Amino acid sequence: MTQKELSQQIKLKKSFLCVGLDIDLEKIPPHLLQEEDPMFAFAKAIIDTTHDLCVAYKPNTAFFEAYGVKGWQSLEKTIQYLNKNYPDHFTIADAKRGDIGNTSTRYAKAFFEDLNFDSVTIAPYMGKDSVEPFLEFEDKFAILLALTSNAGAFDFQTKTIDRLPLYQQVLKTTSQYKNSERLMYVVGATKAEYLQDIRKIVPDSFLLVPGVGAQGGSLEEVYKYGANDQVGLLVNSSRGIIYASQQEDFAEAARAKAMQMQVEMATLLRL
Ligand SMILES: O=c1ccn([C@@H]2O[C@H](COP(=O)(O)O)[C@@H](O)[C@H]2O)c(=O)[nH]1
Repeated sequence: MTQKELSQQIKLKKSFLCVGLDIDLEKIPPHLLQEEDPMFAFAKAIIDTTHDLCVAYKPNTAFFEAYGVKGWQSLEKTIQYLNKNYPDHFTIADAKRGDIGNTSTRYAKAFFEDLNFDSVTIAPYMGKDSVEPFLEFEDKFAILLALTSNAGAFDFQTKTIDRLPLYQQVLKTTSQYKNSERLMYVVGATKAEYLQDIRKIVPDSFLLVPGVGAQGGSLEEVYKYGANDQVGLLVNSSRGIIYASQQEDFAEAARAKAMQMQVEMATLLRL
């Protein structure tokens, strides 16, 4: 998918919602545990009931990897289901990868060629030669961790290096990488007040913003400080949507939560 197509979907659906698939077998409704593949059954039900309200899905690979081969197969089935049935949705493998060049190339092949995700999240810490292999794939995106939503973000990301906070160095430096038009950035909703400064450095880049819902970030503030003229935002909510109910009505409850966010987004988009 291209950035232009993603922006068109946002306008069409009046939504910049990304539904996070952080599927925890201890939290899904107990009746699903009788299914042959409970993780996929849960993912499918959530996707089928929320697809018209969101523009992106973000399976967090840790939740699948935790179950070994079976978990990876559930991830494979989930992305295949999305690509076959909902090809207009932007897909994000939240895997937070990045390594020396030849290893990054293997990660990129795994997520872009084998699994056919549109994007993968990357830790920028190892620098240019660890990121650029992900940028060699046409219409695929590397989403770099810039300023994360967790408290530990203040350990390193806001520390000053050469008169700039590290997260700003990440934005500036990576904007010069080869094929940098294939970069997007993660900025936590819990740090919405930083978005104005971030937009001065990367005015046109898409930002993936986790941290609304369960982590307490404000959608309104994210939009106010982070939107550009094409919107340029994907706001993620995982637990707040997918675990709205842990009973048999879980899919309808997830839809109601997703709709609440979409309605709020549509209102913001009209302002
Ligand atoms: O800075 C970051 C980067 C990634 N995440 C991920 O997003 C979701 C958030 O889940 P919620 O349940 O909506 O809190 C999860 O997969 C995180 O690993 C993040 O939260 N912050």
